[in-house]
Amino acid sequence: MTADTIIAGDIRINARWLIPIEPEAVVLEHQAVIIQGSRIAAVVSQEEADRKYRTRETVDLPNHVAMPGLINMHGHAAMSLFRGLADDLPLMTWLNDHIWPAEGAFVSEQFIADGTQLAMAEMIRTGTTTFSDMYFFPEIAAQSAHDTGMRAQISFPLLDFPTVWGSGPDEYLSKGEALIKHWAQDDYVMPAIGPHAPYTVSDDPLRRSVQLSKDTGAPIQIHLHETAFEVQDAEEKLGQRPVARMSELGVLDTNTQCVHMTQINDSDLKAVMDSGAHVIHCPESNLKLASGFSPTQKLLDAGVNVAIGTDGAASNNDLDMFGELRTAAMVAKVVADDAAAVSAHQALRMATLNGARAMGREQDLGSLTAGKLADVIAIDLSDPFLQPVYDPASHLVYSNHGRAVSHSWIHGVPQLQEGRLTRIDVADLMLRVQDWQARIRHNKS
Ligand SMILES: CSC[C@H]1O[C@@H](n2cnc3c(O)ncnc32)[C@H](O)[C@@H]1O
Ligand SMILES: [Zn+2]
Repeated sequence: MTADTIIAGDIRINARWLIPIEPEAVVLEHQAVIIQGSRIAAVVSQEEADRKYRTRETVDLPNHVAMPGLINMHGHAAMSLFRGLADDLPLMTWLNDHIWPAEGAFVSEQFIADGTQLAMAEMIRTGTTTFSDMYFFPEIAAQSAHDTGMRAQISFPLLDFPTVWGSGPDEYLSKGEALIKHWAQDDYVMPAIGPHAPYTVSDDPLRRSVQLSKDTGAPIQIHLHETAFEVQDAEEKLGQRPVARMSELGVLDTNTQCVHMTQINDSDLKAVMDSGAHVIHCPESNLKLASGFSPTQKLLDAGVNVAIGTDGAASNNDLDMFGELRTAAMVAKVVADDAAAVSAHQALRMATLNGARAMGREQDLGSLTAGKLADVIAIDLSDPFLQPVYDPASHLVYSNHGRAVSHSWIHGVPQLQEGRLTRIDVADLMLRVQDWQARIRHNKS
């Protein structure tokens, strides 16, 4: 018998349980994840790791589950500074009477820098390693994500009317093109195109978005069929449902992420299915704004890729993806009238691999697989609220709330160690957040 060759690595994570997500929905025991640089070199039994690998550092996680970092596929990160500002309202009243006026008054480059950092602190603390953002001053959000070392899809906003970020479609598109060019090769930032919604973007800028997506490969993310009002209003004014209009304009495509989709008739389902577009399900925002329910299991059964997002903290009102998963799994059962709809393993897959697939990054992200980027989290199951343990996957979805996340590595770099953020100065951030709170509360910019 020949001795095993010893392979060098940077970090070895020894986990009591491990959920790789692929190739199958399993919980493995006593596994080791070997990280070399920014990538996963191997996922092997601890015995095999002892024989084959020598690493600079070993992290022992004896009561923990290791899994791929969560991918929050939709949000408006800096809106964390508007958390709790306007509650208990339906979407259009919330936007027209509260949020859009507040954005006009307060959103600036510094607001985006501070609000995005607040959002990243919450997301990393609760297990998210990649987030998708659609908000103003995307160049500032991109720089914040890059500087912190958090992975982010950053969509530039596109609307028919002027906002704090520009005068209209021409300016948004030219700034957006520059954003795509600047960040195209970055390790952390994935630029994208964010036409806000069918009711705020007319046909011409939508066509130009499609062309830009085809020219650059950047995905499109759009709010679509969020409420019954959106669909009825479009039918009355344009004689067409928004999904049919998006289909005609070429917006529905394999590189497009449709956010919300609470209103789906048979022809909508067929259009989404045939196009290969992805659906981003944000159940808590849909519940809070009373927008409706997306039929998750029906979409999955039809072969549609469904990923999960929190939406912004002003309509959720947190960015905890584990909480979102619990809601997604629970709501799916009622909507399908089937307790077997969206199992714990399916929910975990939606929040990881399906998110990676929606961004076209399945080769690199979304599972603990040798060769993929080392975005890894660990959840400590030793707290009373997670005991006893029969099935760790069940606990992650049905009992956990993000507060048990103890460790996170993004791109092989530690971001959370024993529950403490390593790359964000929380005390300093809190001072800036308190300053914003005072300014917003007293309504002065
Ligand atoms: C163009 S930047 C994003 C824009 O979207 C607003 N927004 C936040 N949440 C929602 C939602 O659920 N539906 C539609 N629009 C939303 C946000 O306030 C920005 O103005
Ligand atoms: Zn949104």
